[in-house]
Amino acid sequence: MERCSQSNEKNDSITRKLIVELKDGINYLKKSTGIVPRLAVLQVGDREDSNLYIKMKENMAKKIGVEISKYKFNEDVHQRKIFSLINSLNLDPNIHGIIVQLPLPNGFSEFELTEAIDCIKDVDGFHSSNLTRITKNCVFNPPCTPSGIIRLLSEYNIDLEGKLVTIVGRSSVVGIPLFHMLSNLNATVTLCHSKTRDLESMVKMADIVISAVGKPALIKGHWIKPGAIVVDVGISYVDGILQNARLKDSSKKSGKRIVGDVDFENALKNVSLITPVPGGVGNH
Ligand SMILES: NC(=O)C1=CN([C@@H]2O[C@H](COP(=O)(O)OP(=O)(O)OC[C@H]3O[C@@H](n4cnc5c(N)ncnc54)[C@H](OP(=O)(O)O)[C@@H]3O)[C@@H](O)[C@H]2O)C=CC1
Ligand SMILES: Nc1nc(=O)c2c([nH]1)NC[C@@H]1CN(c3ccc(C(=O)N[C@@H](CCC(=O)O)C(=O)O)cc3)C=[N+]21
Repeated sequence: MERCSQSNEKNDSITRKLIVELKDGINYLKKSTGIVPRLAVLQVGDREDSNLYIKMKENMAKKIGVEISKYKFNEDVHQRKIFSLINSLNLDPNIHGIIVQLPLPNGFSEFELTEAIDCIKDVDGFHSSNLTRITKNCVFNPPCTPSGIIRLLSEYNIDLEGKLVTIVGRSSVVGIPLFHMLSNLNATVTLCHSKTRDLESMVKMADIVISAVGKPALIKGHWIKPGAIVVDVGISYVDGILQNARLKDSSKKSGKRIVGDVDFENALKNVSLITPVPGGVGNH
């Protein structure tokens, strides 16, 4: 996070610290038990963004010592075949985590497929029993993006107790689990979505704004309360000249620019801290 658009050293040091933490933990697991953690990643179709996110997972897995098994299906595969793969991965003692990369092509049921994953191996935390467990504060695997956001806030020593948090976006990947996780940490949370009547007021009252929508400049800079903290989770690819040195090679190739949901330059005038896009929430 940053106060201005220059230095991002603290973010990079948090990333490095997390990598060391994970690598050490995995090394210890390997030495003490002989277990080599292995993640199965299932993909249906060939979306460019999914390919990129899977590549990022592979890169991070390599860095921390996790093995990955990839399973890629054509869009014309029968859903039955994916169910049977999930069933065998559930039973395979050498597979410790399973991810079905979302979104799925039309005709596939996101709910049924993520529900088929053994909830202990559900590293994304999308299984309904994991979502229910979140509400009771005893989840097996907290979902990755909400956990990352909470960890990021805690690395900046931001106390959540009693804070007014406005979340924009109510997907089961980000908004809904985050709503419960922040409530469990004693924040007062407002969850907004596309039918929210007065988004501006909901954002204006917040001590912390977290936006996960995927619409550029949805959150106007002047909506941000002076001194508020902004976490911009949204990712949109827009045409444009590359102005930002932090942009990744993947975006350079396609000639696209990645932007968040928040009007960053104007928000900077009001925020005490804000996450940039790219380089904020997500992979590094
Ligand atoms: N940086 C990271 O690590 C990650 C980034 N992302 C990014 O976050 C964004 C959201 O992802 P995801 O949660 O999967 O998206 P979804 O499309 O599943 O959900 C989008 C949410 O935004 C709401 N919404 C849409 N339009 C508006 C509007 N005008 N005002 C208020 N709310 C609105 C929708 O409301 P409704 O429910 O009413 O339809 C919905 O709840 C995407 O850009 C995605 O790429 C996602 C995961 C990780
Ligand atoms: N089963 C499943 N699990 C997921 O976790 C999942 C998913 N499906 N479907 C799609 C969303 C989206 N998502 C992102 C993760 C990292 C970045 C990220 O790190 N972005 C970089 C930019 C990457 C780039 O160069 O384009 C950044 O913000 O710096 C973005 C998006 C995970 N998702």
